[in-house]
Amino acid sequence: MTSLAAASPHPGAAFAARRRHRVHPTREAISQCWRRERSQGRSFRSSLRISNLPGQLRGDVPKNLLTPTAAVSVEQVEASTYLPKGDMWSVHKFGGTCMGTPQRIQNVADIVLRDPSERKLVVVSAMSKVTDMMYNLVNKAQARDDSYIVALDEVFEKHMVAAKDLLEGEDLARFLSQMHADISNLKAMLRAIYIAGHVTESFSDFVVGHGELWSAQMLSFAIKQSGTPCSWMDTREVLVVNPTGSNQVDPDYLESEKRLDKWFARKPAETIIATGFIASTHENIPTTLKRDGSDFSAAIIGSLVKARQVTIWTDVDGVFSADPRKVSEAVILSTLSYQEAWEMSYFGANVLHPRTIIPVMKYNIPIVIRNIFNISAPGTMICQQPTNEDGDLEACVKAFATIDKLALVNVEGTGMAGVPGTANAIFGAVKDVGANVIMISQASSEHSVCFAVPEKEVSAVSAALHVRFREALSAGRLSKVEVIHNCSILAAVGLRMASTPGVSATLFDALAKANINVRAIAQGCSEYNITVVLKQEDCVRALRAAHSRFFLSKTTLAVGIIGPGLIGRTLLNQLKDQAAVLKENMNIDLRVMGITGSRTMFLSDTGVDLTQWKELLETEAEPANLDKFAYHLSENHFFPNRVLVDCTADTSVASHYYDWLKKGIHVITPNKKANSGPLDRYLKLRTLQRASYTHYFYEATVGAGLPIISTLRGLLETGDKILRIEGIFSGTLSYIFNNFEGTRTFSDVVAEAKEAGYTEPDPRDDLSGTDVARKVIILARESGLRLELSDIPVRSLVPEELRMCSSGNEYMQKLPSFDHNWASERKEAEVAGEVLRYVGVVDVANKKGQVELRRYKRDHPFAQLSGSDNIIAFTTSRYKEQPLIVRGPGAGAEVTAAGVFSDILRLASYLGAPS
Ligand SMILES: NC(=O)C1=CN([C@@H]2O[C@H](COP(=O)(O)OP(=O)(O)OC[C@H]3O[C@@H](n4cnc5c(N)ncnc54)[C@H](O)[C@@H]3O)[C@@H](O)[C@H]2O)C=CC1
Ligand SMILES: N[C@@H](CC=O)C(=O)O
Ligand code: NA
Repeated sequence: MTSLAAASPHPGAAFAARRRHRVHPTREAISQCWRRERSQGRSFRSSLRISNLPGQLRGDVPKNLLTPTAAVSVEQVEASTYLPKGDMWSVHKFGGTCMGTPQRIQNVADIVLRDPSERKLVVVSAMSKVTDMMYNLVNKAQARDDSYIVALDEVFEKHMVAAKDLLEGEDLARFLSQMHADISNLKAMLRAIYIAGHVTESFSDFVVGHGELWSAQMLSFAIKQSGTPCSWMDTREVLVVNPTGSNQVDPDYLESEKRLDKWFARKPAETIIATGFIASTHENIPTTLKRDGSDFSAAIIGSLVKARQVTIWTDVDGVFSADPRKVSEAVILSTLSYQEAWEMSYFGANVLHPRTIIPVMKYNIPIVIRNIFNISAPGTMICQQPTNEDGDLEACVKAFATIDKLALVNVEGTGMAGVPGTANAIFGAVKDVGANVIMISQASSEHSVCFAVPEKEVSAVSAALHVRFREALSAGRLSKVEVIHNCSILAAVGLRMASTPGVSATLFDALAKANINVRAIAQGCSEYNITVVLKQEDCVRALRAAHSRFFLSKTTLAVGIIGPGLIGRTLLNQLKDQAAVLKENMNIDLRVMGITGSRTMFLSDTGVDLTQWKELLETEAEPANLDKFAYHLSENHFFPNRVLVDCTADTSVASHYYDWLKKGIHVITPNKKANSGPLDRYLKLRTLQRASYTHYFYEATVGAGLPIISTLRGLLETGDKILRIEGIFSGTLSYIFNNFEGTRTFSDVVAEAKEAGYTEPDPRDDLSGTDVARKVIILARESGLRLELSDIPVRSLVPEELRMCSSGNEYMQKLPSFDHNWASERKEAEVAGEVLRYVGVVDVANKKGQVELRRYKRDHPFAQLSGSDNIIAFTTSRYKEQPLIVRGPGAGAEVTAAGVFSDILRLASYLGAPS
């Protein structure tokens, strides 16, 4: 953690800068509030009095404010005669961590001193851990454990050491003497508790509240030591609350305002240090504001003085768009509306307690959450939302929150529809067991009601429902009371989700694409939040998918690369070179989480360092295991979207696609085996993929990086009718026949094609025509034909004698002995003014395909190619006279890897990255 001093040597400058940024909206918000107050005839008058003070009196000593000004009649002054109010007040609250050590208390003093506001009211918690120490004293005394005496000494010691470090001279002496007096009172009280073996709430509150009394005094003395007048306020004299049941109190604002006014009459001050957490009842019995009490104190006091701002100092930079432990890309929100803040806090985000927001919200007083350890961070301002005209979805959803350890209860049956009182009976039973209903959903058919309760309460709820509905269940009017365990809630929060179409569609789309099943949904008419219930194990992934989808963070895609051969390694290098650009310009974060070859694999939890993937695969690899590889990718909850990229030519790898897609893992490949394999398997794969939100892209299987599959899809999807697809589909064979012109032998040219990376791992796949036949099959099936590879007649260019070679290398070695055959076939064509070209045809009209070596006249487009060019002509209903032609290099490492890469980016774009 950065210390305050290290974070900013000039906190005052940061403050001034902050003021410059904030002063306009803040004042504007307050004057808006005043206008509204005036129009509603509410307690505007006292504020008016202050705001109308002559300029020279503003910032003057408080006694100038103590007499009602001539401009205001006595009736107008109401109760608030002495209490100065309005936007000269800046309220700060410093929690226990901020007050943890003498150095930190000094930092707090410095921050207060540098706040240029005319009046400052600072609410402090006890020094960190002191509240727990105080409760411990009470518990020990009540348990008749006399070690409370030693524990009380420790409390004294802690404060004494801090005070000695922080204060000196008269101030130190006064503080210690007050503490001595307090400690002897506490001793007496704890002794009484010890004897009684019992403690009342007010006794306990009295004891515990001393932590705040001491921290407030210490800070007050520390500020005074710097020469600035400062008073401290025991808020038990001022804040009056009514207990309203277990662990809840309601402030009595009118009474508190009167008491505050009296306090000011006695102690006018410009800088006041007030105790957080503690208050009194009407009968002046000490009490506390319960959980998050100091924040509440600051909010109540802020509303009493109509502060221009309440700043809550803590140890985080502000409110995050999602729990940063689950979404590392979560961002600090610069603003939140009051409603958004309380929605977030309800859903367990580390924001203010909703009751803290209510007092300040009434007067449109902004609350700013800031980090005392990073004062250069502007923090999060919670205020009435400034209207934003952009209308973008991103701004509609401000943040996401989750609640775990829930169970869903589903009450179902035909006897519920149209029967008044069913909901009452269900929730009456839930109330009877004291369970907390977190969310409710009922379809309008009324056949089922489902609701979420904490997992630990569900068995009682289920039992109570079975008892309550025993009769209805046995008569069949209710079919079941079902409990679904291990659920979580994901909530999207944002004020402007209201009336913005597309928000829920985008949310559900993001969840669907991450293969996450939604069990129940709720959205109130306020539309401040959309709540979905899902399996707890999916929750982090869902959160991350939704978060990135609303552009709150990057679209993160976990990538697994199978087969780091020629294409695989070229792709890895392209990914390495382009990763930063994609992150920066396109908001896409591609993480290679693993690389597997046929023997070894390397797995990473955060992403492989692509500058050294080869070394890692050699030195830190483990034995290859494809199931483990896929599991590694899918079990990483930090990456909602995952894709396996198959860069092998292996049939067995291709046979896994179905399972992977089923698990929600997207698949991208240049491997032709799945799409040209057995028809029934292919159809099963495509059916599954079409029915799911999981993508399967394979552009590079035909024409490498050329847009062949996408062109065909475009024609089909726009309603064109494919008649015939004809072309040169093999980069290898194109290269061979483009270059076999009598100057080199046939086997030399084949070796060149292999060397250039155009051939399949075994070049016989190309020379046999099988590779072209596979491409013909892929396009034929894409066009709707149900053909098997064996349905395609193929003219093989592999001599009979070489078909049985045990390897591609052996074939290459023996090939030269057949060169003479090729020389004569080429010569024959040349004499006729023709060239040899190896072509594939998809004859859609006649439902067949064909692969053959043909002769073309020298002026035919197929004769004009060079290098590894493919040329593919689509003859369709719309492109009948002149076919649509795609031409260009159709093989080679760079273009093929780029084709695969662009499929990955297409996937990212489908998943929500900007296109
Ligand atoms: N070379 C080209 O121009 C084009 C190639 N393709 C296709 O790209 C794919 C890859 O081709 P190349 O990189 O040239 O082949 P390659 O032989 O250089 O690389 C394949 C890699 O996959 C690995 N491998 C094989 N079986 C495996 C398994 N079961 N598990 C894990 N790894 C395994 C091999 O060890 C090798 O590292 C092939 O399907 C090919 O048809 C597609 C279009 C163009
Ligand atoms: N070996 C193939 C590579 C592309 O699929 C070819 O030569 O076309
Ligand atoms: Na292609």
